[in-house]
Amino acid sequence: MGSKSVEELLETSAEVHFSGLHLDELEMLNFEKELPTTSTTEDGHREPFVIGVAGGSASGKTTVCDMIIEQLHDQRVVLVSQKSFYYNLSKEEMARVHEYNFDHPDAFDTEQLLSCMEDLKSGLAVNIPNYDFKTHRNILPARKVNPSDVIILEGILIFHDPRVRELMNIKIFVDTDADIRLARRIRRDTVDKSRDIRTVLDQYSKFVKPAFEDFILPTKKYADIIIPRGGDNHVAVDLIVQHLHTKLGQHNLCKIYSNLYVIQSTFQIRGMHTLIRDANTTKHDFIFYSDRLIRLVVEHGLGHLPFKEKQVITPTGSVYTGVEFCKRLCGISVIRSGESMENALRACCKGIKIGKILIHREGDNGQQLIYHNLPKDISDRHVLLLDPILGTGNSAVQAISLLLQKGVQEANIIFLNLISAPQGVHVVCKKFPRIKIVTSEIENGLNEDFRVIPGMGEFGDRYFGTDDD
Ligand SMILES: Nc1ncnc2c1ncn2[C@@H]1O[C@H](COP(=O)(O)OP(=O)(O)O)[C@@H](O)[C@H]1O
Ligand SMILES: Nc1ccn([C@@H]2O[C@H](COP(=O)(O)O)[C@@H](O)[C@H]2O)c(=O)n1
Ligand SMILES: [Mg+2]
Repeated sequence: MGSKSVEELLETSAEVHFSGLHLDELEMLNFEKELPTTSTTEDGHREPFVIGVAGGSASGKTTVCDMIIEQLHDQRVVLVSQKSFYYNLSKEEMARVHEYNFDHPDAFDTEQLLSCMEDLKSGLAVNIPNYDFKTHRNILPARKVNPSDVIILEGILIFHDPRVRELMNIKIFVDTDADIRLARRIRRDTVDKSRDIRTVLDQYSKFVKPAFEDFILPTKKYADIIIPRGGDNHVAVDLIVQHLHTKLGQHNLCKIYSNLYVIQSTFQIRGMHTLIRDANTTKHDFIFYSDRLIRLVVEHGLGHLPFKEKQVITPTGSVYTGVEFCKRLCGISVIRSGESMENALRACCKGIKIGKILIHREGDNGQQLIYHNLPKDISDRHVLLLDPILGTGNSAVQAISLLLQKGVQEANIIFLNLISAPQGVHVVCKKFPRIKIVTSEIENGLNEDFRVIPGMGEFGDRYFGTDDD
């Protein structure tokens, strides 16, 4: 407990510390690792996004979950607590309740928790047991929980069983000092649960503290994100919510169009987007980070090309069975911004043919003139269409229509861009359901001038330096 009294600790922990918060206080493990996203089941039902929140007793798990739920107000969110799945105590166990270890993994009915979570993930409503802390048994009625877009599963030991961890799309560990956790627990158990302080302290030293060290702390390594100081860490919670908003926003459009591929958001990718969207970013940095993002989009797009099995002999004389990608490829850039993507494509596909399309809006009647220079045999090729921004979708429709006129198969077109407005996605995906769109972020929308927002300004001007005064 150190030199602070329980009362002092309670005082300190109750303050909200706005000053001195730094982004680096949100510890992000596996920073480069792509957080897995949700998938569509065979019957076309989109699985909910599952967030796991673990941490010691009274670390602030419920508080952090409430903050996330409040900020995700536009989503259907359900909170499931591991505490609801405590086994009921038998009469014998009840008689010796002070010897019962509620902090051991075996205290939970993990099979029932798994079954409820699997049902919820498959879109079914479930009955969650209603656990009573006074009788240490479930009471009726159970809580009926309807399927939702997001499930938050919280509890001290939810990272302990690998099968439960597997259900989660993102894992958060709330990391609060032991003395603060003890102080909060004393207050909660004595005030809210009317337990006497001696019992609380006995339970803590006999079970809660050892179990934290033996079972809970070792699961911290599974977390994608560690939040120091729980609910006090508004910066961390805001960042997490921003990240979730991005993933869930994309999630919705991807629900509608199976030919839309948004590369999985990571904090690394969001960091690069933050830089290229910042109006104060220098031209040099704008080019550098755009190039990095473009390279990611291009690599991702190439992953959608057909391939066939190929065997090679390695220098050890062994056979390696791999794959060979389709060779009949070409890139088509939409002048001028699309030209910024050519280098990345050349760097990935040595000697690739690159053609160009110029789309020019003539007057305000929506008529567009198209000049083009395309490979003669384009109809036999897979086409990677390059344009960093998909806004209204008008230029994309013109460009794709021209490719189709030239005999390119719709299914052989992959449209690569950095950002896409939902309006453009709707237009292109509806009109050309067989092409694939690969993008790195979905925007909020278009403004009254049909510019993508939040956007990044005139991409071509910023990239080629023609916006200098
Ligand atoms: N940042 C905070 N400052 C002060 N009290 C807090 C803070 N976070 C949580 N608490 C209080 O501490 C207790 C435990 O928090 P809770 O979020 O329920 O933890 P957990 O769900 O991890 O057990 C609750 O009574 C809560 O009101
Ligand atoms: N009948 C029970 C069941 C559980 N506990 C304690 O609850 C703690 C977990 O809940 P948190 O909200 O703190 O995460 C756990 O540490 C158990 O000791 C209990 O006291 N009585
Ligand atoms: Mg709780």
